[in-house]
Amino acid sequence: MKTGLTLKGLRHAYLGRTVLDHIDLEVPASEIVALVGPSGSGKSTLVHLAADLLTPIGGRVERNYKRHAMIFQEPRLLPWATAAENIVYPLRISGTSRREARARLKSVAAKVALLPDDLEKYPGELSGGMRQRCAIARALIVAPDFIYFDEPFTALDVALKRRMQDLVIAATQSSSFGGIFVTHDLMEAARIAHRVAVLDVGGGGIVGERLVPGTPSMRDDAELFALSQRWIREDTVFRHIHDVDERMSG
Ligand SMILES: Nc1ncnc2c1ncn2[C@@H]1O[C@H](COP(=O)(O)OP(=O)(O)OP(=O)(O)O)[C@@H](O)[C@H]1O
Repeated sequence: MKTGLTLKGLRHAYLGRTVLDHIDLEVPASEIVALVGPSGSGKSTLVHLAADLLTPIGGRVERNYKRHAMIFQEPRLLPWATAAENIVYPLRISGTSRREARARLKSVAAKVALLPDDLEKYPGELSGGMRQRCAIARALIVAPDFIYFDEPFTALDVALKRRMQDLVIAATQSSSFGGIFVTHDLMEAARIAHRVAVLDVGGGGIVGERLVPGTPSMRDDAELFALSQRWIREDTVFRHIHDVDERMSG
């Protein structure tokens, strides 16, 4: 299987404090790997290193894809520009013609179910979910073959979160891109990803990976729930996530 991204012995530290060490991870070109781990284990840092937003202090990042996009927890839209202008912004920077930009806008807006009326609104006039749809459309419009998702739906309510997950699952199927999906939510990880990689705290590296059976669009909710429960209760790879969660909630 073709590899989209390879991380080899990746290491990073902030102000001399090691956050990531011994990170070895391969993401196949058309697979989504969910990255889970306790708060502060370095998930965002790993994504920033992989996406070339940060330079690692050790190890290697091999990108075998053509073009990546990122979707963050906050939509990061320009407040003075309409939804449509925000979505086509990456194309304007790259000098794509207006005609081509309009055609692509139409196609991605349909993918994330944004109506023409919504596209004329400013971010301040849109709901949180609509704003996140714009962020997804802005990522998809560059036709990426790899996407970094950094907890994109954490701030959304349960129903909306589910709709957004379905959007990503559908987009993955129709465009077949690979990516890393950072999340705290094991059920979300199991729903969206082909594989789940678990990050240790304090530079312990990736402690394990688990394949999620079946294809993302075909999975049954009851089975996903059972699987995520099994992971958290019985699988030692996930144990430290549980411990930290218990400490935080206790
Ligand atoms: N720019 C920075 N300068 C100094 N320390 C940082 C910086 N960015 C992150 N850190 C620290 O590095 C560690 C890892 O942070 P990171 O955001 O990568 O973890 P995370 O697993 O994504 O956390 P969360 O799940 O809470 O979002 C944390 O202890 C954080 O405080």
